[in-house]
Amino acid sequence: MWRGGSNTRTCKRRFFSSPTRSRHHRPPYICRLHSRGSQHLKAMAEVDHLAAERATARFDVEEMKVAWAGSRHAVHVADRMARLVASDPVFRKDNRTMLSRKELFKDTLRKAAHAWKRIVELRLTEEEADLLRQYVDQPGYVDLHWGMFVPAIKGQGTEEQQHKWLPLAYKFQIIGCYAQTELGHGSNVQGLETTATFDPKTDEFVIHSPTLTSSKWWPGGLGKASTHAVVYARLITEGKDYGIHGFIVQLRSLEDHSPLPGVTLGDIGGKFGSGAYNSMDNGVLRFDHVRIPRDQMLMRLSQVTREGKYVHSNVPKQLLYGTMVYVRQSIVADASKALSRAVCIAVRYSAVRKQFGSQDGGPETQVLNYKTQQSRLFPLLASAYAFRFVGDWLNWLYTDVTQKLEAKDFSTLQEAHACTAGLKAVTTSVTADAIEECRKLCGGHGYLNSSGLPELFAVYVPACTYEGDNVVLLLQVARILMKTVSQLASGKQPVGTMAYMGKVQYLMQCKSAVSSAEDWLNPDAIQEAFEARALRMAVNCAQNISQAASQEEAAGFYERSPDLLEAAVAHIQLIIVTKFIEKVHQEIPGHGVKEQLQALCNVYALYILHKHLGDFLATGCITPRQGALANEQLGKLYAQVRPNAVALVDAFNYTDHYLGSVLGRYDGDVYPALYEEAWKDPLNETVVPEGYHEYLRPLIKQQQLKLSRL
Ligand SMILES: CCCCCCCC/C=C\CCCCC/C=C/C(=O)SCCNC(=O)CCNC(=O)[C@H](O)C(C)(C)COP(=O)(O)OP(=O)(O)OC[C@H]1O[C@@H](n2cnc3c(N)ncnc32)[C@H](O)[C@@H]1OP(=O)(O)O
Ligand SMILES: Cc1cc2nc3c(=O)[nH]c(=O)nc-3n(C[C@H](O)[C@H](O)[C@H](O)COP(=O)(O)OP(=O)(O)OC[C@H]3O[C@@H](n4cnc5c(N)ncnc54)[C@H](O)[C@@H]3O)c2cc1C
Repeated sequence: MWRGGSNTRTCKRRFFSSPTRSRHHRPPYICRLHSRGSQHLKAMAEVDHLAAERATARFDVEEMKVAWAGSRHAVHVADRMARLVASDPVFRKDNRTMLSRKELFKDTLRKAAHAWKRIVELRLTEEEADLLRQYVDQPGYVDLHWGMFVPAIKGQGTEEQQHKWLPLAYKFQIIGCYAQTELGHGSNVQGLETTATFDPKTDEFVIHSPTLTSSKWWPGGLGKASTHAVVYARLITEGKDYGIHGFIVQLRSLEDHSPLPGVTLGDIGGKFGSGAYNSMDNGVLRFDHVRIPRDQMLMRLSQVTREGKYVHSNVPKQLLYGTMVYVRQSIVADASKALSRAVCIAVRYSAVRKQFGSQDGGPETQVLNYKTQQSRLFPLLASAYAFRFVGDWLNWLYTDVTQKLEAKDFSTLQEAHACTAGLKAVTTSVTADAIEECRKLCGGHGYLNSSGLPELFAVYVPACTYEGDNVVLLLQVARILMKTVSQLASGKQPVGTMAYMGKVQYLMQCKSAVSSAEDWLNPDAIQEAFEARALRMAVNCAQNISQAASQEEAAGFYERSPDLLEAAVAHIQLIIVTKFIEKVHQEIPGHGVKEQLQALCNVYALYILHKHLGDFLATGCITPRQGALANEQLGKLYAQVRPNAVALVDAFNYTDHYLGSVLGRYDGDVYPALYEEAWKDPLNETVVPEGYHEYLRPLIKQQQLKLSRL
C-alpha cells in the first residue's frame, strides 16, 4: 500500500499521520530539522560560517556601505525598505520558479497591489517607494508604468497634458505602458509603421496598424495589465508623413478591463527561463482605426493645430527619444545591482566551498583560495564597484543635461546620448556574462534554481537587447567618435568625455613610462594608456573609412563596423576607468575604505588592460613587457583583495531575501539550506512519482517478465 498505493498523497500528510514510517522514508537531515523545529533553525542561523572571513577584513565595512550606497541616509533607507520587504510573507519569492505562468502573473499582480497598499499606508516617500519596489524584485507592469509611461508624459507632454494625465497615473487610476517596438521594427525607430492620421472633420487622430508587422510587440505591461499606452506612430496630416510621434491611447475599459472597440491585444508568450521575466506581460497590440482626441498627441516638442497644420517647436527632434535616454541611465545603475548580487553569491559560496588539498587529513582548500577562482571572480567584484560609481556619475550627467534642456541649452545632448547608450551597452553585456560566470564559479550547485543565479541571469540577459540592442547603441557611440575625430582637424576642441581626444598630438605618439609592476599603480599611467588606446583605435577607424576613397562615408562605416564597435568599447571603458579614478581621488571616510577602493580600481583597470592586451599592443600604447608587468601587478592585487573579499560583498548590504540564494546566505550555512530546499520541489511532494503506474511500473514489469522467461 505504501509503495504501490496512491501516489497523490503528499509527503507532508504522511509525515504527520505516520511519524515512525515517515521518519524511515524521509531523508535523515530533514527529520532532524523538523523534530527540533524552529528553535533548531534559529540556533543554526546564529552560527556564522563566514566569521573567520569577516575577521580578516582590513577596513570598516559599515563605512564601505556608505561609500557603496552614496550616503549614510541612503544606507539607512535601503536597509529599512529591504527589511520591510523581507519580513512580509506576501513578498515571498523562494517558490517563484515553481509557479505556472498564470500563477506567477497573478502573484505579480498581488505583490504590486500589496506594495502599493504598503506605500500608501506607510506614507512612503518617492525614494522609499522606489526602493521598496526594487526589493520586491519581480518584474511587472509597475516598472513600465513608473519607469516609462510617466516619464514619457513628463518629458513629451505639455504642461496641460501633464496636469491632466499625471495625477491619474500617480494614483493608479490608470495604468500605462510604453508601446514603441513593433513586430517588424525595434532598433530602427524611424521604420515603425503604425499610423496616426489627423482627421480635421472630427479633430481626432485615427490610430491604425496597417500591416501585420506594424503590430506593437514587446511592450511590458501591455499584454494584460495596462489601461493606457504611450503609442509611437507616424504622424500624418494634410497628406504628409511627419515621422514618429507619441500619443496617449486608452486600450482597455476602466470599468471591466475589456479592450476598447478596434483594439486587439494580448500577451506575446513565454520567455527564456523559469520564473524570471515571465512575471511580465509583454504584449501585442493592433489598432483598427481607433480614434483619439487631438489633444492626446504628446505636444511638447511639436503640435498639430485644430486646422491640421504641423508645427515643430525649435528644439532638436531627438528629444523624442528622451524617455529612452532616461531609462538607459537607470539601466546602468541597475547593472551594478545585478552584478553585485551575483558576485556576492559567488564570493560567499567560494569562501564556504572546499575542494582538494587534505592528503594529510587536514582541512581542504577553500575554493576562494585558488588563484584561478580569484582571477575570474575579483575582476567581477571590481566591476560591480566600477559600475556603481560610473552609474552615479551618469545620473549626475543626466540631471545636468535635463536642467540645461529646460533652459533651452542643447549643447550636451550628444554627450548624454553617447554616454547613456555606450554605458548601457557595456555594463549590461558585462553583467550578463558575469552572472553566467558566477554560476560557473559556484560549480554544480550554481546550476540549481535555489542558487538564485539561473533566475538572475534569465531576468537580466534581455537588458542587452531592450532599451536598444547593445550593438546598435555602440554603433551610435562610434558614429559620434568618428564625427569628433573628423572635427579635430578643424581645431574644434572636444568636450566632456571626449575631451581627451583634444590631446591628439600627444596621445598619438606617447610611450608608456611603466618600468616595474608597481608603476601600474600610478593612476596617471593607467589613464594615459587607456586614453591613447581609445584615441588610436578611433583614429585608425577614421583613417580606414576615409582611405576607402571609392566608397561613400556611410559605406566605409558599414564596412568597418566590427572595428568601430571595438573602438566604442575602448572609449566607454576609458570613461569607466576615469570615473573610478576620480572617485578614489575624493575624500572617502572610514578606516581602510579608500585603500580598498583604490585596490579595486586598479584591479578593474589592469584586468581590462590584460583582457584587451591585443588592442593596447596593436596600437603601440604599451610594450609586451609592460603588458606582462600589468599582469604581474594584477596577481599582487588579487592577493590584497583576498582577505577582504567577503567583507567587500557584505558592504552591498543585501538581505538574504533580496539575494534569494542558498549559496549566498549571509551566515554561509549553505549545505543544510541546499538540502532543505531540495525537498520543497513539487517532484518531492510524492515519494512515488506521478506517471509511475503509467510508464515506469509497466516497463519494469515487462523487463522482469522477459528475464523470468529466460
Ligand atoms: C522601465 C524601467 C525603468 C527604470 C528601471 C531601471 C531598472 C531597469 C530594470 C528593468 C527594467 C526593464 C524594462 C525594460 C523596458 C524596455 C523598454 C524598451 O525596450 S522601449 C524600446 C526601446 N527601443 C530602442 O531603444 C530603440 C533603439 N533605437 C534608437 O534609439 C534609434 O533608432 C537609433 C538607433 C538611435 C537611430 O535613430 P535615428 O534613425 O533616428 O537616427 P540616426 O540617424 O542614427 O541619428 C540621428 C541623430 O540623432 C542622434 N541621436 C540618436 N538618438 C539620440 C538620443 N537618444 N538622444 C540624442 N541624440 C540622439 C544621433 O547621434 C544622430 O546625431 P547626428 O549625427 O545627426 O548629429
Ligand atoms: C524583455 C524585453 C522587454 C521589452 N520591453 C519593451 C517595452 O516595454 N516597450 C517597447 O517598445 N519595446 C520593448 N522591448 C523591445 C526592445 O526595445 C527591442 O527588442 C530592442 O530595441 C531591439 O530591437 P529588435 O528586437 O528590433 O532587434 P533587431 O534590431 O531586429 O536585432 C536583431 C539583430 O540585428 C542586429 N542589428 C540591428 N540593426 C543593426 C545595425 N544597424 N547594425 C548592425 N547590427 C544590427 C542586432 O545587433 C541584433 O543582433 C522589449 C524587449 C525585450 C526583450
